[in-house]
Amino acid sequence: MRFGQIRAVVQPGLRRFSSSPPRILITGGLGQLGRGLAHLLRSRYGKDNVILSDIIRPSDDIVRAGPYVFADVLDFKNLQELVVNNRVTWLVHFSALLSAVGEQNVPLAVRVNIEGLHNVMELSKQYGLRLFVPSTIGAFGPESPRNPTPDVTVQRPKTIYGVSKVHAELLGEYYHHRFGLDFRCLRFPGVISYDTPPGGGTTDYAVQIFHDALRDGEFRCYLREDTRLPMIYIEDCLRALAEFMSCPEGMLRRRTYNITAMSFTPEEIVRSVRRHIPDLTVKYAPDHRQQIADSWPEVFDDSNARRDWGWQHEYDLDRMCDIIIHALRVTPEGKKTASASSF
Ligand SMILES: NC(=O)c1ccc[n+]([C@@H]2O[C@H](COP(=O)([O-])OP(=O)(O)OC[C@H]3O[C@@H](n4cnc5c(N)ncnc54)[C@H](O)[C@@H]3O)[C@@H](O)[C@H]2O)c1
Ligand SMILES: C[C@@H](O)[C@H](N)C(=O)O
Repeated sequence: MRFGQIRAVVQPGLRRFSSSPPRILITGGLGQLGRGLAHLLRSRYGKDNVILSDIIRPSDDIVRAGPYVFADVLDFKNLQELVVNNRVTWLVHFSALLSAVGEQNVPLAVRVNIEGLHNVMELSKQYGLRLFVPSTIGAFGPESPRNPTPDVTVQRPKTIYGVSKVHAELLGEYYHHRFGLDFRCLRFPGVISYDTPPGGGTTDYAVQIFHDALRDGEFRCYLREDTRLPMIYIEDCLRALAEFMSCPEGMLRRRTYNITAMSFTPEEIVRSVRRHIPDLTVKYAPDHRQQIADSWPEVFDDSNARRDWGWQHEYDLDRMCDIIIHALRVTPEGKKTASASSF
């Protein structure tokens, strides 16, 4: 039997009903990306059709905004109950330890990023769910071409985060091939937002700079000034996810795509921020994250996503800086979130 034939095997009675809106569960939903995604998907599919979950106690705002449940991705039975009781049809799996925090606690990163992934993969197969798992520029390593980095090339990452993401890509593609699982994966660059603190990545300096510049007029950067990394504004990132998830199968020529919007260095974002805060002073003090950044792509080749399903970014560096600085200046909430965060 050819592999193509095996793909057709999906358990009868478990297929999605394409005429009704999807019922979506987001794991790890209280991190940097989850709340914004819930907001976007609720505006498209209805408030009650998007269930946010995490292991963190939610704020009143989160509870008011729509359904929120406790879900530990290490607890398979609880995940089964959630999927069955809520008639879930799509799963967006955000739970993870990011690159820098993963290196501080490798056993926990293995559990959350790899065992957790096994659970959602098996769950999605069992119940015929469409599964989205984000990957990252961190799925590449020093042996990969760095400028540009194509979709298919050498992947030998040097962090547990990167290793777990390569594992996720390969396992998802295998489940698609072997069991017909509708697995979809985008490799995101560093995501930049201002109202939700990031979870401990290597690219987070590009979030922190806005808060420090506005609050103190000073910024201490843990990467060298010439460290070029691919980046994306959160609005583009979440829109890409929503578009990719709703894309007809026939448009997809692969299950894992690179996407990006821009590539810049600390020196270049400082220049852009100084258009608004000319007196900003900056000190460069590279730490352990420099080694991680030096092993990652500088420029991401996302031409396949642009060709196959029409991916287009809207925000470049200056436009993104203009929006974030304006928003933080006029929204006390943004400043409150920033000062409460520990990066
Ligand atoms: N933010 C970025 O720049 C970026 C870039 C590329 C890929 N990604 C990927 O996107 C996803 C979301 O990223 P993020 O920035 O929101 O991450 P984050 O670190 O901000 O949030 C991760 C969430 O996972 C939760 N979590 C941890 N252990 C859990 C468990 N056992 N069960 C359930 N939840 C658990 C945490 O409580 C946290 O809210 C991750 O998979 C990440 O790898 C993010
Ligand atoms: C790039 C991405 O995966 C995350 N922001 C990190 O730096 O770990």
